[in-house]
Formats: sequence, C-alpha cells, structure tokens
Amino acid sequence: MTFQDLQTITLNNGKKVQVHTGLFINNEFVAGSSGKAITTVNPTTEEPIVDVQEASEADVDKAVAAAKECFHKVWRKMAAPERGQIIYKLADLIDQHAEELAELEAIDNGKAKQVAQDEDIAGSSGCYRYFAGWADKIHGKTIDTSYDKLCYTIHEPVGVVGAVIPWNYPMMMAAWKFAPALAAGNCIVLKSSELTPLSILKFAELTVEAGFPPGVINIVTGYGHICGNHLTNHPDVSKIAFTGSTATGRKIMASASDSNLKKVQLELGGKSPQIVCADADLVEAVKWCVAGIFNNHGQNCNAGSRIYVHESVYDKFVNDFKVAAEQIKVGDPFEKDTFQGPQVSKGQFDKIMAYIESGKKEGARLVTGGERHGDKGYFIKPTVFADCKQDMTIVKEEIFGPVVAISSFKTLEEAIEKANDTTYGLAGGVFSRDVSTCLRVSAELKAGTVWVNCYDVFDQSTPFGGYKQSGFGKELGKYALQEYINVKTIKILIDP
Ligand SMILES: NC(=O)C1=CN([C@@H]2O[C@H](COP(=O)(O)OP(=O)(O)OC[C@H]3O[C@@H](n4cnc5c(N)ncnc54)[C@H](O)[C@@H]3O)[C@@H](O)[C@H]2O)C=CC1
Ligand code: BAL
Repeated sequence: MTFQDLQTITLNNGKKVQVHTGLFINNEFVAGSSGKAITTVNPTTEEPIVDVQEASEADVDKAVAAAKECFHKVWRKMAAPERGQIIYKLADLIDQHAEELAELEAIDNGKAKQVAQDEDIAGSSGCYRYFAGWADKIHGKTIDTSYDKLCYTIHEPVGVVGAVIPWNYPMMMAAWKFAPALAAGNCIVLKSSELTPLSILKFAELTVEAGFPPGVINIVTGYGHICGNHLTNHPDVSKIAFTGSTATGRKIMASASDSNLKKVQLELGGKSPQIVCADADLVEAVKWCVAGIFNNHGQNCNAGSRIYVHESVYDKFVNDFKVAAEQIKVGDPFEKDTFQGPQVSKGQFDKIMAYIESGKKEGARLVTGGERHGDKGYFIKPTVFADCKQDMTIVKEEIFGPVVAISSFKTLEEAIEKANDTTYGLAGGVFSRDVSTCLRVSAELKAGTVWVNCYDVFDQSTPFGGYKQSGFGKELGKYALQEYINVKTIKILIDP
C-alpha cells in the first residue's frame, strides 16, 4: 500500500480538514516500517475517521536516534534565549490554529469543541509561553565551601526524553511534557495515544513552522505494549514522562529499572475527594463539585469523584446537585453549548457502564443518570449515586467517567479519614466559610493538590502531581523544570 500522508477528513459539522497521518521523525512525516495502520474512530458516530501510520519498534529506534543526534549536535548547543524564542513562536502558532486543533480533538476524542478551544488549546499555548520564559533562566549556583575552592553547580538537560501521553487531554498532556523539556534543552520522542492521534499530528506541523531544528521533536503514534514499551525500555532514552493509568505506570517503572535506570515521572490515576462542610456556600459548592466530576466527561485524573457532605446539608446538596447534573448539555461536540460529548471509546464506555451496574448492585442510591444517552455514540448520562459506602466498588476504584459517589459525614475527622481512605492521592477539595477548617483539611489531605472553595483550577505556574499511587514528580510551574535537568557539581581547587 502506498503511503499518502495528507488525508482529508470530514468533521461532524460537514467542514473538511486536512490531517497528516505519518510518523513525525526529523521534521518529516514518514511511513511506518511495518506497513500497519491504526484506524481512529469518531466516538460521536462510532464511524472510522482515518488511518494513521502505526509505529513499530524499529520506528521508535529511528525517532530516538534522530533525537539523540540532534541533542548532541544542535539543540543543547543553541543559546537558551534562542530556544525560548522558538517555543514562544510555537505558542503563537497554536493560538492561530486553535480552532482547527480543537476541532480535531472534538472529532477524535469527543471533547466539546468550544471547551477544547477555550481550555485545552488555550491551556497548551499558555504552558509553552510560560516555559519559553524559563529557557534562559535555568542555571546553577556557586556554593561557598572553603577558601581554596570554587564550587558551583550547572543544570544540564538530561538528553533524550521519552513521553507517553493518554487520550483524555492530548494537546495539553503533550504540552505539560514538551514545554519544560524543551525549555531545559532536551530533545523528545513522544508516543501519542492510539485513540487520539490527530491533534498532535497537526501540532507536529506547527513545530516545523516555529523553527525547531529536525530531531528536537519526534512524534510516533502506536500501541502501548509495542511502541510505548520499546520507548520506555530504550537504552538511549534518559527520562520517561508518563500520564496514564496506575497499572501502566507500574510497567513503566519496571521498564526503567530493567533497562538503563532512566529517570521516571508518573502522573497516574485518582479517586479524589471533595468535602462539603456544614458552613459551606452551598450554591458555590454544588457548582464546583459538579464541574469537579463532570469536566471532560469525567475523564480526568483529578476528577472529584467522591463527595462527602455534612449530614446537616446532605439532602439539600444531593437535590441541588441532581438538578445541576440534569442541566448538563450532553450531545454532539460540535453543537453550540454542548458541555459533555461522548466517552472516548467503546472500551471506556463499556467499563463505565459496568461500574454503574456495580453501583446499582452494591446498593448505592441512583439519583439521576445511570444509563446511556441516545442510541448512537459512546454517550453516558451524568450519573449521581448517593448514600454510598466506603467499601463499594464505585467509591474505591477510578471510573474515569461521568459518575459520582456522594455520602454524608458527621464530624470533620470522619470526613478526613474517609477522604484519605484510598490508595490514590492526586487531589482533593474542601468547601467551608471557616478559614481554619479549610487550612486544617488542606493540611490533612494526603494529596498533591488541594482546592479550597473551588476545584479543577489550573495555572501554568503551579505544580501538579500525585502522592501515593497517583504517582510522583511535578508537572507545571518551576518545579517541573527539575524533572528535566541533571545537576552537575564542579569543584575547582585554587592554586595557593
Ligand atoms: N491519569 C490519567 O490522566 C489517565 C488515567 N487513565 C486510567 O486508565 C484507564 C485505562 O485507560 P488506558 O487508555 O488503557 O490507559 P493506559 O495507561 O494504558 O494508556 C495511557 C498511555 O499509555 C500507553 N501505554 C499502555 N501500555 C503501555 C506500556 N506497557 N508501556 C508504555 N506505554 C503504554 C498507551 O498507549 C497510552 O498512550 C482509564 O479508565 C483511567 O482509569 C487513562 C488515561 C489517562
Ligand atoms: N486534569 C489534567 C490531567 C489529567 O487528567 O491527566
């Protein structure tokens, strides 16, 4: 079969868009060596969109070799301000192509197009811009030790970074890895998700226009167990940045250990609690808790999927939450005002529906939802379970869909204990008008981020990452740069 890179696809609204379908290596879109392709599916229609090239292990080797050569010969030698300018240009190009990138995420992932444009794409360009500013501000320091010595540290890029991203925020999860890695002077091979390759392929085109030298950015579409596994085992990859499931995170740590002990950073699953106290502003609490679970159709690592409400306001909260959940507009991602599109795939749809059945069977009270929406596409009605118990499957396991488990508490100690009763520790939230309550809960929650009187609020400058089995390492903010540098100590003996 001859490889034709540029293909025309028709969006849900009839508009035609051209997409690249090759692997992106050394600034070129190329055919995969195996001749195999991956068919990406529109979750709204359940119809195929287009075939993209599938990367084999040999293709990963080519991408890593390109990154390695560029790192040694070009990128690490480029002046930091110049590197920063290229990243700034990329941010501008993303903004200029925001609508098309959002449309590709909407058709491929099922995200509401306007939400994708306003949050995912704007958040991505913001992330590149933030780290572009850091490119020429990464430096070591001198350390005074003794009269006869000069000691100082330098911050060096680690070399070739391997990034493995999931399907829930394709552009944004790529940005959280590319931006700090590039600013710190690394070259990258990124494996995009086999479920959502399209926006990243458009992004690849923009990186050439921005002026990245060949080999700095390489993008391979492929399956996790083949191409992802090969990348994470690769001896020439110095660091892996991963976002995805805890199960795959474990495999990646094992790969790093079995190969070259590469640095690893893992942003994994969650089962994050939101605590609503008796003195909370209930209107605000309902608003934020609804967004906390239903943003991105519940396909969110930090989804606030367990809500604990003080018994004195429990019935009102559950009732108001039900009303708000039923007002969510579920539908075609391209329709105006759609907030929730389909789940990303049949696999995720089936998994979520099985969790909903387990909630019903294990005795949780179904308040609303609990079934598919419509008869075509992977749509699920926003689903609210109340009167949940700690040992129920829907309270313990990550569902990664529009399903929330609500229960009540009597004392703050009980709420904190239940909130921390999980193997995960990505995020948490507390709603109260009392500053001491807020500070106490913030201190007690074993989680990487705690939102107070809000939820799911991100800034480029604030670090994000998990405790416990939600992973380790930070993305975003100055802390993220540390993940992509090696600190070298230089000690010079001064001739007396
Ligand atoms: N923390 C988060 O943001 C995410 C969490 N998840 C959780 O994981 C569940 C399953 O979703 P999946 O898409 O199967 O997640 P996954 O963790 O298997 O996939 C994420 C990425 O890892 C890659 N991958 C899979 N196996 C690999 C391996 N052995 N070596 C290297 N890379 C590998 C995949 O191809 C994809 O690019 C979801 O229901 C959800 O609970 C999924 C996606 C994102
Ligand atoms: N909420 C942003 C990160 C993630 O879901 O993977």
